[in-house]
Amino acid sequence: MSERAARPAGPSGRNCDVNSSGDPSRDDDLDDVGDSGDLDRGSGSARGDLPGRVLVLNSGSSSVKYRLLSGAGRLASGTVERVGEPGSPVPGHRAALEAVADRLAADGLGLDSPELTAIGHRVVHGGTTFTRPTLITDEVVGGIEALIPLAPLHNPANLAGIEVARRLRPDLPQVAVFDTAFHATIPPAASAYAIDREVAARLGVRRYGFHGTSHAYVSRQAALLAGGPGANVIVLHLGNGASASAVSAGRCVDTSMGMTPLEGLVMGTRSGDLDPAVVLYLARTGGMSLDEIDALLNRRSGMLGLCGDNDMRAVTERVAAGDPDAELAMSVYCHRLRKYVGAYYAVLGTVDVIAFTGGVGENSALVRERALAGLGALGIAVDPVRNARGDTLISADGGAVRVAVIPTDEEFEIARQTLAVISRTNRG
Ligand SMILES: Nc1ncnc2c1ncn2[C@@H]1O[C@H](COP(=O)(O)OP(=O)(O)O)[C@@H](O)[C@H]1O
Ligand SMILES: CC(=O)OP(=O)(O)O
Ligand SMILES: [Mg+2]
Repeated sequence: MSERAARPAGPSGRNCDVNSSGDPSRDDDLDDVGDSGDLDRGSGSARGDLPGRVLVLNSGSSSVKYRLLSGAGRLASGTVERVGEPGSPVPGHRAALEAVADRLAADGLGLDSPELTAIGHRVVHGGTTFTRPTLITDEVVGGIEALIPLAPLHNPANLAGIEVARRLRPDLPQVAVFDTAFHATIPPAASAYAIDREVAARLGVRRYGFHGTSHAYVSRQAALLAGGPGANVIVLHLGNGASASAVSAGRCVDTSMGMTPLEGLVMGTRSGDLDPAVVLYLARTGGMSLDEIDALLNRRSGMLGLCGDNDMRAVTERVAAGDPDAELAMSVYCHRLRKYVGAYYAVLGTVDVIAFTGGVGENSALVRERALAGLGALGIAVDPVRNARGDTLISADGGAVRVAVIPTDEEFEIARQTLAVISRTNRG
């Protein structure tokens, strides 16, 4: 387990009218919840107070991240890694969640605390069933279980977190916040795949999109830079997983991940877009099983497949040293990003802000520079000094499009949406 110590809260945004839940009717309740501050990165500047104490649990396929938030600050946070991996002391997600509970209790912040208002859970796939954050009941658990075929790695881990937390605190309201929810506003032109309609409908084959809490949070912050919630924003969430989204006036209109988190941008270990016939070819001619192809595309592709490193820091060092494999990987990564920026410019018609976020987006000046190179005719230009310095605004003066670096905060967004559901429920 790592990163236990509480530290000051990061950046945040001002009050503004945003539908963070993805509900097309706009969820004004979310505006009841504190969300003020500024975009001054790393300053520890004041952030709007959350009106309660929330434990946020983010159970990934092989890790459990947690954060306890209260008022303006973070009381505790950490990660349990290598969950369920061979040789790991943590055999599964239930054990990991119990370790989190023990750790919080040892710090005097146990789940039995009467000060705890709620627990918020990241749930990756809500399908078309859940398009807004939802108070967890037995029926909701059943609904998340029913979606396991669409997210076989993620939803069972999320359910384990829900099960343990409900067992430890059956009296406490718990809320599921779905990665897919923010993308529920994407119109059919962008969400439908051009395959047989009956097959698609029967099996739920369509674009759902992921990283929704990050896209919601960052697009809202980005809109503040452009003067208001009506802004058109392209968000580039570049972490281990990576996705782009096009957001107009707080509503997502397109995103690069699809039915699963494999589509779209080049990622650390995932291929992103490729000709679907490659899968058929690998099976028929390459003699690979479906499980082998799944592992190839999800775990041994992307930057790792292209150059043998999935950590962007290592790739960057190799590029600087003139390594040709790393150079190819970096150029494929940035070329794909540039294509999506161009595509989403066309989807939105006009763009006010392009926002980089996630571990790569927030830290890699090289990726930001190369991804947006040559787009001057669209009014997109990065100032090299501001970019290298890591300013919040890195666009060159005079460009029509602001380019920004905005640290994401999925845990804060989950806490905010959790409290919004509780306040809505309490109001009846
Ligand atoms: N200074 C840096 N320069 C380039 N890449 C970085 C830097 N710091 C972190 N990264 C990259 O960020 C990625 C992880 O991003 P993160 O958003 O933390 O991932 P996750 O999707 O697991 O939440 C890794 O590829 C890592 O190499
Ligand atoms: C859904 C998804 O891709 O999440 P992550 O980036 O955490 O793997
Ligand atoms: Mg992440």
